Amino acid sequence: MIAKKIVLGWTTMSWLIEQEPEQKDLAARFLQRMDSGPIMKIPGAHDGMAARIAKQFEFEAIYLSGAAYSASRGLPDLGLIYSNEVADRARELIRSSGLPLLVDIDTGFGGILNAARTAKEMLEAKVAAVQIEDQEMPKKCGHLNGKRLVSIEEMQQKISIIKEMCPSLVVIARTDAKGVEGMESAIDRASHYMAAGADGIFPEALENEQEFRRFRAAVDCPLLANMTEFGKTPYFTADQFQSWGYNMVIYPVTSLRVAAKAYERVFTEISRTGTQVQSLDDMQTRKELYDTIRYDEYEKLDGKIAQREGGDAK
Ligand SMILES: C[C@](O)(C(=O)O)[C@H](CC(=O)O)C(=O)O
Repeated sequence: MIAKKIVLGWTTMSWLIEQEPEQKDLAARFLQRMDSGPIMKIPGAHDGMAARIAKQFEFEAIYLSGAAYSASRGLPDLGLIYSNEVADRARELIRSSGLPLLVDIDTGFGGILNAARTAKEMLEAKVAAVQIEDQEMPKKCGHLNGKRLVSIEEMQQKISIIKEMCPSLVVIARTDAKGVEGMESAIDRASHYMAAGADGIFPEALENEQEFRRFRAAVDCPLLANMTEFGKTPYFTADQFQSWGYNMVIYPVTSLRVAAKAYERVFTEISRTGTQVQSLDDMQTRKELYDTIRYDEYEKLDGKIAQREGGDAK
């Protein structure tokens, strides 16, 4: 009897302390925010800790970047990862934050059926929204040269199969056409992707204000801007994107880049001096770390279990 109570208690608690929303609720929140209100600032979170900190700072949604995910595994962003691996990381981010998550699913990791499989895995991981791009495999970072595109028809089929199989999954269709075929083609592709059921459009690698405004004037649906670092897009603020009519802005690789630079700094210090003391001010303290992951509450939970096992069922 006691054992049963404990099991029921666990099922109502997500990862392990907080109540985790359902996929449909997370997707509805994302959709509602991308359709209305001020621009949604969506930071990339490459791991569970980054996701928890994004939540502390009250971001309404987070982004799982293909580039950051790949780099976190020591790999380049060249389509070397698989859908199930990305779904596992996505699940970790949702469990640790309970936030709506937009996942970069690259090309859908292959052809049309692969895109369908990917979408199903994302749905099962409780992902709110996916971003799928119209590049050919092997894909490249959108801010590099030498990209190749799939046909409009193939991309439309990918979008429509995702919407058919996973209607509650929000789909942001990314077009890489601006850098390959030019602005008019990017606009044309966007209208075909919307016709296939995309909920929003991500025009990749626009290079100036005029291009952002031109795209907005021609495309009537929620739009996402990509404020990645060291790319083709100059540094604009969220307010600027908002004033040009954009609904969302992602900062896809920022968390990984700052973390990697911080490792570089402290590893240099340790290798040169044999101590990390000069870097202590740049670190989360033990308390800050434990507060972020709610360590105390896990201990309390553990205490309760120990008590119950000892015979106290309260
Ligand atoms: C958005 C992006 O696809 C990503 O993987 O995060 C990349 C970001 C980057 O490489 O800076 C992109 O192609 O823009």
